Amino acid sequence: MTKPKVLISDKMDPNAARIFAEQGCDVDVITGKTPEELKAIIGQYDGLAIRSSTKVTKEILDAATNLKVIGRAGIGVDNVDIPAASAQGVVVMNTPFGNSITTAEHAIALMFALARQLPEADASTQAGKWEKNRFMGVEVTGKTLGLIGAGNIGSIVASRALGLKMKVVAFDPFLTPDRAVEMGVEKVELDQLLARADFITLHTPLTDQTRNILSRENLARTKKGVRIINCARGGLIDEAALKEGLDSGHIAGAALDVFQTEPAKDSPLFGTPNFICTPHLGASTTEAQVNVALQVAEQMADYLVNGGVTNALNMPSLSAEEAPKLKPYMALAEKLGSLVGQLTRDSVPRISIHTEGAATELNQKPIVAAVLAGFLRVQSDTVNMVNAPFLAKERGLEVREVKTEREGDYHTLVRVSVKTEAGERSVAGTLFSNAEPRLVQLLGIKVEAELAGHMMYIVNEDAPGFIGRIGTLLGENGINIGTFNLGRRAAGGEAVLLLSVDSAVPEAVLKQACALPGVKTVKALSF
Ligand SMILES: NC(=O)C1=CN([C@@H]2O[C@H](COP(=O)(O)OP(=O)(O)OC[C@H]3O[C@@H](n4cnc5c(N)ncnc54)[C@H](O)[C@@H]3O)[C@@H](O)[C@H]2O)C=CC1
Ligand SMILES: O=C(O)C(=O)COP(=O)(O)O
Repeated sequence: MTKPKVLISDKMDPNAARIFAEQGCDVDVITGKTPEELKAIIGQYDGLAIRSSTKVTKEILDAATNLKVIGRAGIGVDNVDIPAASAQGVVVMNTPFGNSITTAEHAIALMFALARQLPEADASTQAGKWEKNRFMGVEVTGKTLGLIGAGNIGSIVASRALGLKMKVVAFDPFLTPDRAVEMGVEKVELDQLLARADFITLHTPLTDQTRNILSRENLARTKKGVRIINCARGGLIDEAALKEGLDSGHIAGAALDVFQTEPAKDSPLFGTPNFICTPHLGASTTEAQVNVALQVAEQMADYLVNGGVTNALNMPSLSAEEAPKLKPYMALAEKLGSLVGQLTRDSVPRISIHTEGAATELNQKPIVAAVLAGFLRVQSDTVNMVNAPFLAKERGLEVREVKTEREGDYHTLVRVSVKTEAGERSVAGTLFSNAEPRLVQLLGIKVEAELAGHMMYIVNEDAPGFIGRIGTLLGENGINIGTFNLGRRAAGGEAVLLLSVDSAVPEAVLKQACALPGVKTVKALSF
């Protein structure tokens, strides 16, 4: 097997390259490429490991014809076009916890730097001015910290701020009242936060909902003398309005680690009194960089070498515990989806995935994604579990999930049904010995077949002599039969034959099979 090839395109701790190599990947470290240069080389790689500098645009993805996974050694993925990656079947993963303590500590450091004007005091003292009367700070004890975004980083900031005897109010629409109590913060609406906070710190991702959350209007609603810290993303604050607020004295100080445009080499904010900034250093500690480098390389290599999925943003994760149990179900689900896809020529407005018995205890998302991947692959061979749910939505395919916890005839069952113009068509399968996928029902007829390799599907009238005739036909054409699976509705009624064959059945032989007496349908299948 050829080794997967990975490109590390941003500066990353050397542990990442070491882990990739140890896990069986070829790795190149090429940083500082322009988008054009990256476009020219990206086609060779199966994996791309990045931080915040590389912008993975649709244009780059279009050139990334072999890419399977993008790994972000860090948290924010606003530099990756995730819908485009999903459409292309590329998994996008991040390392959601590796740098959160470090970033929270940077926010606290900037809060103190603002409270005591540390950078200005340092510059003035080192310039020999000894301006003891110029720098009058404020205490943080007893002050109110307004937290916008109370996720991983926000909650660490809150715990540190509570330790500093601050009061913490938090605005986060997804923060539950119980979690707020557990964190020791008061959950408030944004307007209340703006009106009450002495310090405001931002910890949300950059999304369409959070972009410009500290807009000109919202900055005007803040308490006079507020100090603002942003260690999240540049687009969260209106930088021009921030500058005006600092100039007018309404805002007593602002500390930015992140800017609307990065690298920020020129900004109207530079030189403004009470404005301090760092060049996107939130995650830059030795500890955090080792954490994220090790984690991203382990996750990406696990995906490229073993198919394991951790911390993916565009497909369900498979934990180490779940993976062994789910993998045979995903194989079964994909085969059933594929079988339905191959048997159905009409347009399908709806697909239903029904689990029964033991299958209901598992995470259903990977099972559903595998059914969709199998089903849609008939239409396009670039479909995989990542882009299948996305493509289904794009094509207006309604996806239904049903669970029946009690066991039926089998201890575990996955049934896939599609609605077509001709009515509902359904196939079902189980796992033998909890590991081997087997088809057990085909369009309402009981069968028992392994779905593998080249197969032939034949519907015929159940009459003596047919099996001999089909065997002779295939034999005369040099096609060897591997397995033979028969099912029928009732004696003398409609029968279904599923044959596994050692080679693909040529079109001409399919036609001859179709012409045999009593044959209604013949199809070549492959799995
Ligand atoms: N400066 C730096 O070097 C670093 C910056 N970051 C940034 O920090 C961000 C936050 O990271 P985590 O806390 O780990 O993410 P997280 O996902 O754990 O937390 C984000 C929180 O924002 C909340 N949120 C989402 N939409 C919101 C809205 N409209 N209004 C208010 N809250 C909203 C979410 O409910 C969630 O609780 C990252 O997305 C990244 O952009 C992360 C690491 C380093
Ligand atoms: O993890 C994040 O979201 C960060 O912003 C860190 O960015 P960086 O890896 O230091 O370029």
